[in-house]
Amino acid sequence: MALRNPPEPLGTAARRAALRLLDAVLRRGEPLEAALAQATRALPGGPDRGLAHAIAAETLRRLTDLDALIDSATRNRLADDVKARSALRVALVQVLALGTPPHAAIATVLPLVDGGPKRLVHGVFGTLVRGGATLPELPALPAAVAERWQAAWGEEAVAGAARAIAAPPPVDLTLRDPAETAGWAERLGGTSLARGHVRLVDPAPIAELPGYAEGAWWVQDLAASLPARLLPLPAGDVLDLCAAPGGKTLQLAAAGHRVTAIDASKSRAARLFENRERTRLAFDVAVADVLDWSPPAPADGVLVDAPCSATGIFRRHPDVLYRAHPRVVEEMAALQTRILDRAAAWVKPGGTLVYATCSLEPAEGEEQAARFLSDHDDFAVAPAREEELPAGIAPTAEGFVRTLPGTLAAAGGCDGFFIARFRKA
Ligand SMILES: C[S@@+](CC[C@H](N)C(=O)[O-])C[C@H]1O[C@@H](n2cnc3c(N)ncnc32)[C@H](O)[C@@H]1O
Repeated sequence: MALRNPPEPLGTAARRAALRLLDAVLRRGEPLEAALAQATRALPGGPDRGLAHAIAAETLRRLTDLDALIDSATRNRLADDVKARSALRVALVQVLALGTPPHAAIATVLPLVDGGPKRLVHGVFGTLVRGGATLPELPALPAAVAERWQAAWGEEAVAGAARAIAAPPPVDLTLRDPAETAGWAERLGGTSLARGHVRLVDPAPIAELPGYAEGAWWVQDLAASLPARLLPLPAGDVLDLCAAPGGKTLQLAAAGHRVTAIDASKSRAARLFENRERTRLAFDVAVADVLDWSPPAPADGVLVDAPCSATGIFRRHPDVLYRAHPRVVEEMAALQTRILDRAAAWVKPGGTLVYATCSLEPAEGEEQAARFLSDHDDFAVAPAREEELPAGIAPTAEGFVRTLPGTLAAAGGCDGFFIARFRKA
């Protein structure tokens, strides 16, 4: 009779998927959300997938501190990409941050290093847990990111980022009808930081909240709602060049603009169509690469919510902290230059161009805006005005909008964004 291996402890498959997710992010530079379907495809159901995602996301939030603990308990430093280190990260984060009992955490992780350094993993885990290891209250950022942000924004922003990683972010909604702000805030049990905005803390599942089915609002961070607010009224023709999934398109359409939304990604554009159907707002959609596409005529307003390193959304997507290498930032900034230079020609004389990124890298913000102005002398900054922004967010000396970790911290913070508004002569 053939000998069979004993069955794996229940829950091992979810930990294996978590390990795959970490590998996708840390070794292959893939976004965590994009890697999810492939890494969890062997899992039977939603709860297991949710667990794998939660373990991987929490590991990324705590990676620097977990690695410091592992290094403190190993004589020879484990290389960053060896399986033993990944397995230890996954076992430790469960005990130290997710409340999993130690025996369950290690029993479900050891099979992942089968045929490898099981004893080492078991030994290091045991030493740390028995020794009462804890994670610091405020997570440490990856050294390269901390250094970059310290140089660009100073110590307070780095400390603000650590505080932001430690607490789950609130959920922000943008309302289809800003005149109903007070009513929706009351109905949903939220607070409002700006007209057309409601903030919820730890809400029920989104699709179950009142107003979702009829498209009375959509989820969008407060900072992400600012670029569309800067396109001036009265309503005009607006091109939203990098539009999907459509948070800003919906805002522009709700404000009465005649919007054409363009996005190169078919799968992301599908979300534009879904959102259009749910909200019953009217706008045109073109699935096209704006580097090839051209509009039939110039527009009163053009919004470039450009593809970027996305480091400003690290609270909900901690993987960006490990994927936004300087090379990626450079490539994204170069793409933004190409998109902006094409967009400039599509603005009517007297029209408005808004450039925005959810990035905390000056190359994808202040430096790009300065470059644009020096290459396009028919454009000037149309400074953002204080009354166009929520209380607590002031325009910069140049008239731009820059939100940082620490902005609106007392109210739950917001994503990191850069926004510039230009007017064509
Ligand atoms: C920051 S996201 C846009 C978010 C969107 N504006 C919103 O508010 O929901 C950037 C978008 O640019 C799109 N994109 C990237 N390169 C593009 C290109 N060359 N042409 C058109 N769209 C592009 C991506 O598919 C992505 O959906």
